[in-house]
Amino acid sequence: MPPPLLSSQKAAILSSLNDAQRRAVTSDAPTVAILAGPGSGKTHTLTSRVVWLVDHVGIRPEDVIVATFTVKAAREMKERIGKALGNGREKKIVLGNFHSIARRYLAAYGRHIGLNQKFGIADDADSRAIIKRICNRKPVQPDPAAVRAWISKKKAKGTEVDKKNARKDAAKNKGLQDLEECYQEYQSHLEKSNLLDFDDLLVKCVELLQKFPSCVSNIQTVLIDEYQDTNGIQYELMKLFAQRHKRITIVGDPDQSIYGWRSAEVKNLWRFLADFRATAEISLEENYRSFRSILDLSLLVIQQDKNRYKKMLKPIHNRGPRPVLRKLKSASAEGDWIVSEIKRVMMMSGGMLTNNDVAVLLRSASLSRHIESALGKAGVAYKMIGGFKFYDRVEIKVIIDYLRVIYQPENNDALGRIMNVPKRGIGEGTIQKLHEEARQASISVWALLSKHSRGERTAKTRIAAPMEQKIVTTLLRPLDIIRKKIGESAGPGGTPFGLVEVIEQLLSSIEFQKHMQLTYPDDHEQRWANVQELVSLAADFVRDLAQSGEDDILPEIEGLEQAKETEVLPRFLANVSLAADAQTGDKDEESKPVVTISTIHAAKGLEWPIVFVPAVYNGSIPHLRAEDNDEERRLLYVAMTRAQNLLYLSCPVFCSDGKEDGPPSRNQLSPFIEPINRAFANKGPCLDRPVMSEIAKVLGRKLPSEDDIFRELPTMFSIEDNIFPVDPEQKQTDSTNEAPRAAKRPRLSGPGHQTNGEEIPWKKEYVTTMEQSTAFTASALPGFVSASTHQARIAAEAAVNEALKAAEKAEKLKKMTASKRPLDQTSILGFVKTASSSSSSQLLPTSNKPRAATTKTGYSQFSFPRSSTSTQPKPALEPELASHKLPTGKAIINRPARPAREEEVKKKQYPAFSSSPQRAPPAEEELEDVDEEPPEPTRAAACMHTTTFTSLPHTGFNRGVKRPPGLRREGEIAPLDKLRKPFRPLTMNKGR
Ligand SMILES: Nc1ncnc2c1ncn2[C@@H]1O[C@H](COP(=O)(O)OP(=O)(O)OP(=O)(O)O)[C@@H](O)[C@H]1O
Repeated sequence: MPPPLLSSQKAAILSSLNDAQRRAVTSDAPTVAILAGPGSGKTHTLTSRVVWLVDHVGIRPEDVIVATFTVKAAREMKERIGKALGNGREKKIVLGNFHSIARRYLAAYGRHIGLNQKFGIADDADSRAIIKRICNRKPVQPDPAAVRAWISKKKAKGTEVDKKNARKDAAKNKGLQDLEECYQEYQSHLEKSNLLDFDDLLVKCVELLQKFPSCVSNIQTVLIDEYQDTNGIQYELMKLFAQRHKRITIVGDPDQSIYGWRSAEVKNLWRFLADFRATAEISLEENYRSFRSILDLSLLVIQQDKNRYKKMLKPIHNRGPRPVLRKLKSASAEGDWIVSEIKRVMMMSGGMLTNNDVAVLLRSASLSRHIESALGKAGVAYKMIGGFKFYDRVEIKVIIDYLRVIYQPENNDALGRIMNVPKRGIGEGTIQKLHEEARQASISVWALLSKHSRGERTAKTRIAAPMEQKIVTTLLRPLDIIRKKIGESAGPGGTPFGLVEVIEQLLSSIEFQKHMQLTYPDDHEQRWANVQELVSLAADFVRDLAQSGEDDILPEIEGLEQAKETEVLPRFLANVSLAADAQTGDKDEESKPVVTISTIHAAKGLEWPIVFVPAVYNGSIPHLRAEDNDEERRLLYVAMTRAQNLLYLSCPVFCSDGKEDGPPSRNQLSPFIEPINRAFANKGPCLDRPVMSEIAKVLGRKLPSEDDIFRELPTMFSIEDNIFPVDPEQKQTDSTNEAPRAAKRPRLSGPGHQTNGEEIPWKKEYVTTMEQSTAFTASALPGFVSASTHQARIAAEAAVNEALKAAEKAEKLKKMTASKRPLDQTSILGFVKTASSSSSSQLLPTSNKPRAATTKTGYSQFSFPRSSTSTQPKPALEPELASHKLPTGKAIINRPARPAREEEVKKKQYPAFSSSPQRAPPAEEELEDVDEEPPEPTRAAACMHTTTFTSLPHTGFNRGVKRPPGLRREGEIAPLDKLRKPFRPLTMNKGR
């Protein structure tokens, strides 16, 4: 038992926690369930509990198991715990995802259940290939993907369920028997090749711990992160890990259960509460991550699921800008809009936000094409998570396969894949024949080839001798040499031949660089750089292993012999297989800010200040082939709740569906968004000072001064999200019976947009350099003008600004007293929309009109696009007009509440222009915000004025303003708060 913690140490652990978190961290209960919504600090609490248990309760780090869902999460947690514990003690904790923990136990004790200690891991590609071959041999060939899913599901369910279902299954139809046969063949193939697939790691570990409980007799406590995504077998494993002392802490959020396809079971939650009746349930209710408006809308999405486990979620931050639902004409326009919005946010933050703060979260990786293309064109650096990973790159996979064969020559699949890489003139047919012959002889392909090379060919031999000879000389021999060297180096007095040497010798003996040059003439350099990266990763791995020394080894259990993993190569290979879900490779990643593109699945547990969720249409989310719509909804919820400050959803109105001719088909808005679509803003928020200051506050960053920000803004920079029409179908509307609208502003580039009123075919791709140039020249900026026009404009603006300064003061005073400002007046954009006439000239402000957009510093960029002194043919104004949407009469006529609201607005303008605190909007107002989209802002009186309180009640601007305490009446619950109130707090819906 370590000495009791000093009160200062104790305080250090607890200081960053709120009351509920503190209760969870310090709970004495043997089983603790921390169930809470996103951003409530579940992971933070779990990490702190580990530190508490080690430092305060006195549990040895090596007696603690912490299981996470992904390798990435495990790494992050280890780092966090390491910082808090110090002295490298975190290394002794058995911490990892379920698969890696299981592998450690199997490597140490697997031989007790008859496992060959040299087992390898069959990754997804391996198991797919094996199952495909098995299916191909069947007279009626089943779908390999379906067979694989069935096998995986069967294993994931766990042994208890398996036994229960055995009888039921046996009675089922012939189809099931076929599946069962495939399963048996698959398992026997894995056994012969001494491979375990990912599911087997868990299944075998369960078997081990059931038969030899003493393996985990030292374990005092088990902690599980992202519990909602555990499946049946993981649940069993968790119980087996903790079988001695039955001390378990789980943290999770049923609303974030998104791995149903991996057999994750939300049911596991009530199973846990039923199995451990004395569990202390602790809910964390404060959300530390997101602005209130983001949470409100996310809750409106998840609350559509009536069967969910209801929890309270209270935002601690202010409202912030309203999340955006942006409609674009096509997927490529969507990509371009995302880029333009990223640039706008970066510029308006004056460098406070960087590309690192942005994530684009996709329902499926295949949606990334247009986003990547738009980012690429604009020169915006990005990285992919959950898409194409380092270890999935062709050149890396080949090398890994070679290493697998070096370690385990009996790995037929890996051998099959490398047989003709580099090209050796060996076709698929030859490889198939070798596999078949080896299968019939019940030996591995390697053994078969070795036998033949010794001249032991038989009548059954199907491959021509010269062909075999070629395989032996170009493949088997070089690999044998390497194997021999590894063996010798392990013996006494052997020459050291480490992992890096193995890879280097391999690369030279198969002339891999030459192969790259011949096979990939266009990008062989990049591919070779990847190979070099693998070499340095291997070097890092060896170094880390040397540093961690004995830390990685499980503690000795008396009476139970443990195998020591001395070989580096198998550990490296296991690491590669298990790291499949962690992005590796980009060394630049940390130094250069990059936008993250990720699947929603891979974004779990992460957060970003700015989040884009494109393609929110039916068929994308919920996905066309999704079986469980509730899970799809949860996915959207997970995506939305990753956002801290700015959340953008977008939807291309038309989809390409690969058709060359004919009209494009229409996308329907996601059914999860459709009922609440009016609660979103229809374009990006005004990023004025109050909004940016609020973001700075939440992120704990320093916002540059206005002077600094505006100094960096390019001339003619558009401070509004107005490059793309808010209604992408305006063209069609125009052609019916409405008055003609002004031509739209030339867009950045790309298809799907209009230039001078003429529509570019929306499917057109970026083919010419000229078209592409718009993405990297100044003309890419909205409202681009020539240098001479620009100079003239600056001079005119300077003169005007001087006059304005005086007029502005008087105007402000007038506005404050007269309250004549039209409804919804907030943004600079609205300024040009004040007039409701269809005449464009009326919509242009005259130069002597006072403009609040002119800052006290006199920067006039804001007014450039609409300056009447411009000789430019209305460059920046047209899109405004095109997207102009006046508050309709309908809203006023149909809603008697409107006039009242007008009154209210008038009243509320007051505090906005005074130094007194802003009044809290009444509860009804909040509900209206959600029910109905507020009309477009009509005038930009205040948003850029530094001395003006710019928040108005029913627009995006007041989101950043904290409600002064005490303004809401005692006990009054705003409608949205009512929605947040749990229906049955901490009561499981066990009927699911
Ligand atoms: N008591 C606290 N005080 C201040 N910030 C906190 C507190 N607890 C957590 N946070 C912060 O809140 C954010 C979210 O925390 P964390 O990632 O632990 O939440 P989570 O519940 O695991 O989220 P999710 O389920 O969405 O992954 C982090 O930035 C974290 O630092």
